Amino acid sequence: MQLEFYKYQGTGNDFVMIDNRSNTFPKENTQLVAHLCDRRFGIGADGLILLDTDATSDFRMVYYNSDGNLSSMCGNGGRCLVAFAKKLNVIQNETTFMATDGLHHATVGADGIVSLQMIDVAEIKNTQDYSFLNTGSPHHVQIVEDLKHFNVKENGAAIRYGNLYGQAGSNINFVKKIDETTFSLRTYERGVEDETLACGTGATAVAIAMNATGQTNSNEINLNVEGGKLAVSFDKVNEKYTNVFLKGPAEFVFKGTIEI
Ligand SMILES: N[C@@H](CCC[C@H](N)C(=O)O)C(=O)O
Repeated sequence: MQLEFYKYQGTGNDFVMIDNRSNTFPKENTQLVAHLCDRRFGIGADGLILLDTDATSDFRMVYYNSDGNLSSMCGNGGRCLVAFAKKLNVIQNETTFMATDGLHHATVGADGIVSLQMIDVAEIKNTQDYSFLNTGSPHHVQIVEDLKHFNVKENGAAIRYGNLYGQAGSNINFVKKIDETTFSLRTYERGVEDETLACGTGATAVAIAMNATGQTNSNEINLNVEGGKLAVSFDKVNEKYTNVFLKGPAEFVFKGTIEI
């Protein structure tokens, strides 16, 4: 059988996109999803996303990590899915769609920049060494001195599989402050089990954690990721973060078919 797919990337976080409004994709086939995401034997991507129909919103996002397993929210994937929905004429420049963590509002600017509303964040664990919070996916946030030369894969895996996060694990972000409103980050992603070029829920977690720990007083934060630049803004009322928006490019790369 021939499967039609579209490839998208958001600051280098890349995804196989499938229009599944006909509900024909074999959703339980973990091996197939892992194969499609394989960079040598398949199409290659950090994750695969189905655009499904939804009864109460414009569409539903179904997200798999590259290991083939369904997972929690993907910020860059969500932004890319909005661009994909626009390409398919499912939406115009504004949408509300359903994901695993609930409804998301998003807009597409004239420049193609996608701004995606993320979940509110009220609970943040702050320790001397790190912060932990859930921005739709779980994130460990830790400041390191020499981010450029830091071994993200080795150190990220050690924390992800260490005592802190048990069976569920976590995504692990390493951060360096550049100035009052700018931070650089590199992320080890759970389910990819490697460093990716960007992580949207990770960038969101870093922005909020840096504000919560007093590294910045700003509510508009620029994030340098390995694959480009993202921006996160929010309101903070009584230690709760609301109106959280993740903003950045979401680009179509190519379209094709693959025999499955
Ligand atoms: N790349 C994503 C994060 C995807 C989810 C993560 N790998 C997990 O399983 O927790 C993003 O842009 O947010």
